[in-house]
Amino acid sequence: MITMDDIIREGHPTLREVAQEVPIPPSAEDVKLGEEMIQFLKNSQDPEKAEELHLRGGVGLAAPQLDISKRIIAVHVPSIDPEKPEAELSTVMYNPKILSHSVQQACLGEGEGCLSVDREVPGYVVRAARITVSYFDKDGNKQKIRLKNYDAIVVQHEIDHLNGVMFYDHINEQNPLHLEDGVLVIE
Ligand SMILES: CNC(=O)c1cccc(C)c1Nc1nc(N2CCN(c3ccccc3Cl)CC2)nc(N2CSC[C@H]2C(=O)NC)n1
Ligand code: NI
Repeated sequence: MITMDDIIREGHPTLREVAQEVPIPPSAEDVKLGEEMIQFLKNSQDPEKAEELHLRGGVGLAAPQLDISKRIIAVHVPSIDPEKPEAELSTVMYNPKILSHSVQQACLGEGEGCLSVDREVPGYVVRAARITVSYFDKDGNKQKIRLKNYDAIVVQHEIDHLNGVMFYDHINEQNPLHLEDGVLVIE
């Protein structure tokens, strides 16, 4: 089971590497890893489990954060509608690729956090508001999905990890809270 002890922190070189594509269909080992990554995210969002296992809450995780330099990400975004308990977006993406993105940009109003960064880094992380992503699922089927707003932000954050990019690389150093006109702020 993945815990915070398995997550490497900023300063570890693997976080700055470009991760390798994985063979498709994913190996049994890579399928198992994906399942463990999703389970970690679910546990991190469960108050009891998170307390018991000392987990920080997350909705996304990338294999390089486990010191595994492979192009695998897991996202588990809970639905905001309590009537619909199932997750809004819950999937493991093998070799994800952003095919296209909107000109429209967006950012999280509260800034971004990262399980590999044990500090608050204030500032807006401006990303594309909508993206089209292709990836392979655990069965080796090629998927193509369109994401917007929070889901799009999370997937861009995790794909950044596959390219050695950290969220704060995007923050305007001169004025972290500067926002260009037209950037959608997601609260
Ligand atoms: C510095 N200010 C902030 O961090 C920040 C501050 C306020 C609000 C937001 C919205 C912020 N920003 C931010 N909050 C999150 N969570 C909110 C809490 N949540 C969660 C926690 C516990 C149980 C269930 C859940 Cl659902 C888990 C997810 N996640 C991300 N990111 C950036 S994209 C990848 C994603 C990620 O999973 N990071 C670990 N950013
Ligand atoms: Ni991160």
